[in-house]
Amino acid sequence: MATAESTTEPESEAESAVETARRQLERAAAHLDVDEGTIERLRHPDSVYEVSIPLKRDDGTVEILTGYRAHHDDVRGPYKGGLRYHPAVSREECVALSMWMTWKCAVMDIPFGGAKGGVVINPKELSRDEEERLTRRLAQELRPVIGPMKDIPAPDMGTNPAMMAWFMDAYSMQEGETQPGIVTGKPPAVGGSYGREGAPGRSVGIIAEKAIDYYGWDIEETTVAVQGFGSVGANAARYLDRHGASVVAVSDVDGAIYDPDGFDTNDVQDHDDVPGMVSGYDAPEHFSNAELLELDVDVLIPGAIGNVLTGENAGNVQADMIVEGANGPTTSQADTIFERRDIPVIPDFLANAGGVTVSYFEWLQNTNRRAWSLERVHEELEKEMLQAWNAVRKEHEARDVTWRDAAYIVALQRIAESHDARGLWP
Ligand SMILES: NC(=O)C1=CN([C@@H]2O[C@H](COP(=O)(O)OP(=O)(O)OC[C@H]3O[C@@H](n4cnc5c(N)ncnc54)[C@H](OP(=O)(O)O)[C@@H]3O)[C@@H](O)[C@H]2O)C=CC1
Ligand SMILES: O=C(O)CCC(=O)C(=O)O
Repeated sequence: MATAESTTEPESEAESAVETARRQLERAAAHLDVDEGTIERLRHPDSVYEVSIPLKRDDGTVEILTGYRAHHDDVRGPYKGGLRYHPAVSREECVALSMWMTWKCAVMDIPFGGAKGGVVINPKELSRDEEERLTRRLAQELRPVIGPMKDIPAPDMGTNPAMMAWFMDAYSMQEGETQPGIVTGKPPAVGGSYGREGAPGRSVGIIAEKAIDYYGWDIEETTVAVQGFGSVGANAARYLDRHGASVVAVSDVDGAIYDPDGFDTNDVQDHDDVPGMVSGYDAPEHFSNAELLELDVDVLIPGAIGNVLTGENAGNVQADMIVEGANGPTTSQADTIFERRDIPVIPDFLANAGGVTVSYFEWLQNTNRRAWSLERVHEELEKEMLQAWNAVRKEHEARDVTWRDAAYIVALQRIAESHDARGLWP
């Protein structure tokens, strides 16, 4: 196990997601001979669209909500990225998340750029009808900036396949024809891909398994703690449980549960079954999310929100490896501490990229009007993840850099090459 540092980073300051994203980019760019102008351009989004969304509540009152869609870069293909419903959604956060989407699509070598959007709302306060009205209105408001060849949204935290179906329906009604390729993560009945819902967590599991293997550990002897038990966390935990690891801790927004013998992860209800059920599970021990992050386990998977591993707690983390399931869970201050402590951090935009990869499969299926079987999706996902892992591993070994820097190097080289080829700089 990693030994906790006696001191935490002295001058640790709160770091916003966009600061983290920019520091990561600058650090990785220093390893490459990429035109300064290209890097400067990539520090900023192409555009950010802000909308006011009138939501009629069930009691008849109207509330005006704020929504965003950030477009970071589309040099490699249409903008792609999820829609988040969460009270902490902000313009800046959407920009950072859209930057990570650009790297994610590039590291996977799929022909999309980076986008992300969201609405400032707590989805747990919405009835089903309110969710539907909000999502339909959002599709209408975003119409000028989205399209199946322009920007293709998908689910993220707080959104789900049912919402993607309403989004597709609302957009299609505006267009006057069914356009399944406008959004991914739909239910299979309306053109969604089998396996999309579980894909981000599945890829976290696949990459964690590769990393466990890389360090010569035995998965049967590996203990895992997972923060968040939604689309990413629950599917990652269940994958690793199926493959022999012992998942000793999981959490939801209200707290964590712990069993030193490992949970039967199928017995714990996830966020999609019923939000907030994890902390109510009958487990040997209950504690806070902050304590989960400092547990003595082999693999820690932060799989809920961003900015949870910071300069404040990175010195206390006892896990031997971190595999990022959430987007942006580690600040650059924490990264520096983990590097100094020799704790490998497998980055988000590689580990959780299964989501956008199966979204790409879904978009292809929509374009070709031909559905793939679940087996084919799993096979192709495994193949794509392996290719990306090998490309990143090669840079990690050849340049003796962190896993995050290695993943950035793979992504940036591809993006820079596309910028050069298109000659986008007048
Ligand atoms: N969905 C996707 O396709 C992808 C998502 N991601 C990223 O993964 C992360 C999780 O997304 P996703 O799994 O979709 O989200 P979900 O909404 O499906 O689940 C979120 C989970 O995190 C828990 N949670 C919420 N807030 C906190 C908190 N403050 N502390 C601890 N746990 C919390 C929720 O608990 P409760 O059940 O109590 O609400 C729930 O278990 C996000 O960073 C997202 O951007 C990355 C790639 C793809
Ligand atoms: O499936 C997609 O298009 C993107 C999902 C997403 O938002 C993410 O990977 O962070």
